[in-house]
Amino acid sequence: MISAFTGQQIRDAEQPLLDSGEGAVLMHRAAYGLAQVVAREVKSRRKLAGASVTVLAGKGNNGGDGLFAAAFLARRGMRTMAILTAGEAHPEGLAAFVAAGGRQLSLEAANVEELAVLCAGDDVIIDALLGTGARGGLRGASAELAAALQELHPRLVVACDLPSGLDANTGVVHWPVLDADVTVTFGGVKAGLMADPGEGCAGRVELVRIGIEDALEHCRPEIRRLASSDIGALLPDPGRRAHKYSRGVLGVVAGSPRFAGAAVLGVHAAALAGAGMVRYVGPREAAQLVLARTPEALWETDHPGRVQAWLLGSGVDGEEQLERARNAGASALAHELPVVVDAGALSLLPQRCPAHWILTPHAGELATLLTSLPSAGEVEVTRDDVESRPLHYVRQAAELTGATVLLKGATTLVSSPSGVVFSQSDGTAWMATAGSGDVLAGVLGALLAQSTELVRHDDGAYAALGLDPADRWAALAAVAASVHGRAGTLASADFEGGPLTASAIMRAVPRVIGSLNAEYDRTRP
Ligand SMILES: NC(=O)C1=CN([C@@H]2O[C@H](COP(=O)(O)OP(=O)(O)OC[C@H]3O[C@@H](n4cnc5c(N)ncnc54)[C@H](O)[C@@H]3O)[C@@H](O)[C@H]2O)[C@@H](O)CC1
Ligand SMILES: Nc1ncnc2c1ncn2[C@@H]1O[C@H](COP(=O)(O)OP(=O)(O)O)[C@@H](O)[C@H]1O
Ligand SMILES: [K+]
Repeated sequence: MISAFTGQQIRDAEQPLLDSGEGAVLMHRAAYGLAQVVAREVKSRRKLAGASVTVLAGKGNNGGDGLFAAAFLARRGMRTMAILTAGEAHPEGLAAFVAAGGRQLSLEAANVEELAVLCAGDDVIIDALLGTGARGGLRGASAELAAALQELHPRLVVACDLPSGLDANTGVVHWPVLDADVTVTFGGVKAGLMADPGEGCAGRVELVRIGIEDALEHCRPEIRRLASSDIGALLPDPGRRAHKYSRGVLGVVAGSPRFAGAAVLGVHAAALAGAGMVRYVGPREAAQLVLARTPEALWETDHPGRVQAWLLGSGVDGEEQLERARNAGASALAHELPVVVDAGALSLLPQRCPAHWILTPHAGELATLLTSLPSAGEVEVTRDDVESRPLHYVRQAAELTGATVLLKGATTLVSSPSGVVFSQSDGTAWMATAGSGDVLAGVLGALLAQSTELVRHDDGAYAALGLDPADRWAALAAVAASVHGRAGTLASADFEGGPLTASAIMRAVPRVIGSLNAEYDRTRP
């Protein structure tokens, strides 16, 4: 699992070392790690000696890291320039940079365009304007420089600790920000690098150890990300004596005469993700299509047989089907069954949901949900609001509803009602296609049906994550998001990285589960 921390948690972990006079050592390690990554990136493109690098240096320690890193790179034969943006610079960093032969220029309102053009053609730009000490975003000439460079599409941008202008705690972005190809972050991953829109500006994130990692191990992460080994451990294992009922039966109230495809995709995805059986509850027209695609499913009209979990809402439209979803929800509440609440069923929530109800809105649906919640205080929340502050709103929705909330997007965030957050970003932008969310709902439903007992009572893989039982549903939702994202990436790779349909994502699900299981079997302790 990758853990991400707030800026304050990182500073607290650094403090004892700063108090004992080791600040310079920390900075040296950070700068050396940054220089190593920059050198590796440049060398993968051309010869290092003679390559050009410009460091954009603010006045704080982030600028100091950048200047020390540039000094290392100068000694390895790179042509180095520093643009000092604040009229002053980290004194020791600047001294080291100058001693290594670096050239310095000062940014002023009058020379923004000129300096932007001067460095845009460099082999690499290091963004060391602002780090965890930032209050708000870039201002004045620094902001203009970042905006101008963004327009000029530099060859390679490496962000020092985090892209400047990004909030380290939340991923909120104060525009303009210079998008990074790689972010080299120090000591611990900043939470803002694992939530959009911040993650979208950060490129690939590389962690450099500086000696505070043991201290961070005792902190509760702000955000967690499951790695393939965690997912392998959490995926349900049928066991040799399994039969279809022990595997888990999923009931599905999805689709409608108007949106029959949602039922077809949800049911088939659930079958492919390993549900022992799927009971489809819905109108005849939709059921005929469901059974044509998934003859393994059962069609039940209004009194479905026993299930271990429900999937409600994808493509549900019209009073008749809404009523079936309402009834299934009431039965799930009475029997304490876990439920995936998607799309049309998001308007059917009880006063207070249990944590084993997992809501799966996209940003627009979350905005509608929050606007309609009386407990949110009658404020209108827009899709833009959610997209600008997804971490805030996913937590708020989980807290106010009591449910686990999975907010879909390029980075998918899952929050438990207690505020434990998972972030998965395993997909490709080709997954933004109609029906993709229906497939996710089917995968999650199948995992719920198979894992209910395990999540409630497990002393193994879930407990090993150190989560309270109510937070384990969020981990399971993160597993589903990751499997779905990996399936999209794998399916797209089959087409040389080309576009996808929801059906193609779905077909890759068994291969993803198979390979995660195989990897886990090979590497398990
Ligand atoms: N504390 C340490 O010893 C270490 C810190 N490290 C680096 O230090 C960074 C944090 O350094 P600092 O605390 O100096 O903070 P920053 O380097 O982020 O910058 C803070 C400085 O910029 C000014 N500032 C804040 N917001 C601004 C804005 N919106 N526009 C313009 N100026 C603004 C502040 O007045 C302050 O002088 C980390 O991100 C990391 O790169 C690393 O070297 C590792 C060790
Ligand atoms: N840019 C993106 N990159 C990766 N995955 C994405 C991106 N945009 C959307 N997705 C994923 O695609 C799915 C879209 O779901 P949704 O919006 O509900 O679509 P639909 O309602 O058509 O099924 C979600 O799982 C989401 O996380
Ligand atoms: K930075």
